[in-house]
Amino acid sequence: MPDYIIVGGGTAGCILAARLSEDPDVSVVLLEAGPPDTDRYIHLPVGFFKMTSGPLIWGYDTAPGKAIDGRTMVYPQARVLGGGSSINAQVFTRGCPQDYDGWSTEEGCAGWSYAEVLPYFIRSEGNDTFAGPQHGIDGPLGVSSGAPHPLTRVFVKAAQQAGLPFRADFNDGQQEGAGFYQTTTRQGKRSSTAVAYLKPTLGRRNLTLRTDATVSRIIVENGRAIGVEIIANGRAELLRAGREVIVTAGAIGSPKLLMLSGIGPAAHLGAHGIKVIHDLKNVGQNLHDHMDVDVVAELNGPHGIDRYKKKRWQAVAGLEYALFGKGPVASNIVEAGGFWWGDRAEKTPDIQFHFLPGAGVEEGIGSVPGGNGCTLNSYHVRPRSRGSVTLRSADPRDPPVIDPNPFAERYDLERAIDGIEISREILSQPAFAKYISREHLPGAATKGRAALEAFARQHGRSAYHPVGSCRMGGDADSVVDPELRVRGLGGLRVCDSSVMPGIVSSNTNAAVIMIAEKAADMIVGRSQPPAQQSYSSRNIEGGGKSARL
Ligand SMILES: Cc1cc2nc3c(=O)[nH]c(=O)nc-3n(C[C@H](O)[C@H](O)[C@H](O)COP(=O)(O)OP(=O)(O)OC[C@H]3O[C@@H](n4cnc5c(N)ncnc54)[C@H](O)[C@@H]3O)c2cc1C
Repeated sequence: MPDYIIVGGGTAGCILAARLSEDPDVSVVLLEAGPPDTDRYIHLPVGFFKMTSGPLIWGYDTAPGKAIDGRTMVYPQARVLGGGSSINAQVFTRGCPQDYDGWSTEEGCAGWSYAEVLPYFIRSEGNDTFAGPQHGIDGPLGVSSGAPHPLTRVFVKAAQQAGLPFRADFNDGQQEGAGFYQTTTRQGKRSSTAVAYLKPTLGRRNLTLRTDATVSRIIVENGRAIGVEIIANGRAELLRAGREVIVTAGAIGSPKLLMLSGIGPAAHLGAHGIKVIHDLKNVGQNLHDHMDVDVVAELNGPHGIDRYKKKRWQAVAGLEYALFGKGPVASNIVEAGGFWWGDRAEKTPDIQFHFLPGAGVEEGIGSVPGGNGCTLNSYHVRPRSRGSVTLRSADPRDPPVIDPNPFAERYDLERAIDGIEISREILSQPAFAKYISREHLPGAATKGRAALEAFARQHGRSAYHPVGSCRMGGDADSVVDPELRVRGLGGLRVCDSSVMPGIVSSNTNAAVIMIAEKAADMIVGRSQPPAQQSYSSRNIEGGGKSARL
């Protein structure tokens, strides 16, 4: 019998398996519903564009959203070893210190202030560029600065012309400005947590990895999780854990599994004929996500990566990568972006931008009529709207009902409009003048905030960052306590994106990595590293020179 069963071999699960099995006297089983990460596109940074559809995701759609004209949205979530870290866009950002300080002071999550979690960010990071008190250079996770596409460089210049200062490092405690993103890559290859953490440990005799193994239920006896039921090769199987069951099935998978196991809101479970083991009303609540809105411009020539849609150019790029490990194949496409204010009353920037030197890269976004385009998308980083994950039925094979409830709060919609206006401002700067022929989306005819609001409602889409559905908190109503233990049960923790009480002000993977690193210490009872007070909370005051900024 293993000591620990980890359910879900995604970003967090691979880290926990690697860290917990460092002790040879402890045995660990990692269970992943999806296949091994053998698809070659996973490992090519550019392969991201193929990942938002296809066989390595769960194929979810959201429930119709009231504030998005009743639309459903495709909702790509990974179903493969490495989870999101195997299919994501590899943009490496931590959020801002104030996010974690808020968890600590406002949500009662003792031990989660930025000073206390910074040592875990540093422990994880093997940065190829930045060192010093904010960064790690020896950690397992490859973090690299890229060789940006020429059009990406144009974006960074245009953003400065629009009034955003250049920012070299988005992870040094301050975010405002525009610059080049670092990515979770190492020497031109994706650095997923499966590659960075798990693979080097798979020879350990105390660690067992099982892929294509879906956990259908956590088994609870006398108030304690004692094991799981697995469905593998069409057969059900019971597996017992000596110490703990650790759930890392992600912001959709974790609440689903708890509820299927009878842990969740009693009335909802009862409605599906599930025996209530533990009434925990907030399981599946508090789901939230970033809501992207894309501004797409048409280029007057093949200045971006759209030229690689042609076979001839693909062959050139393939050869460059094969010979030198460089070029467009080694790029995550989303090479630059920035952070700026929509609401000036906010202490830290509240809008994040991603620039893509192409159009129609991700699932659900069309390309431009002329064939060559570029995309500047933005989202409000601290949405106030809250939704839920609930069960469709008691059958583990059924997808849950996912309702991020985007734009339910008017405030979020206003920030989406701000994001579009700032994106337009950047794309209309002199640096872009010789490349852009016209705005494709929303299109020049879409003028004024009311028209942009309609556009955001019709075109807003998930930025693939669901969090919060098994909320951590100091209060009795939270799903997990600050040690990530499921309230009211023994031997059971949730340690993934679902525990974030509030989403971080950026992409989410780095924060999940930190959560898993910290969870590993908490699970084995290792003392937490000393808090590290090494960022400045200075906020700059605007400084933009254009009318909008
Ligand atoms: C398309 C996409 C692009 C993204 N881009 C970025 C980016 O550029 N930068 C960034 O920082 N973040 C990005 N993210 C977000 C980031 O990757 C996620 O926040 C992170 O991966 C979440 O980690 P997790 O461990 O909580 O869940 P996941 O990594 O999703 O892992 C959950 C795992 O559990 C498995 N599982 C679920 N249910 C079961 C079950 N019942 N039994 C067994 N296994 C189960 C799943 O198959 C999955 O592998 C992106 C995400 C996506 C999907």
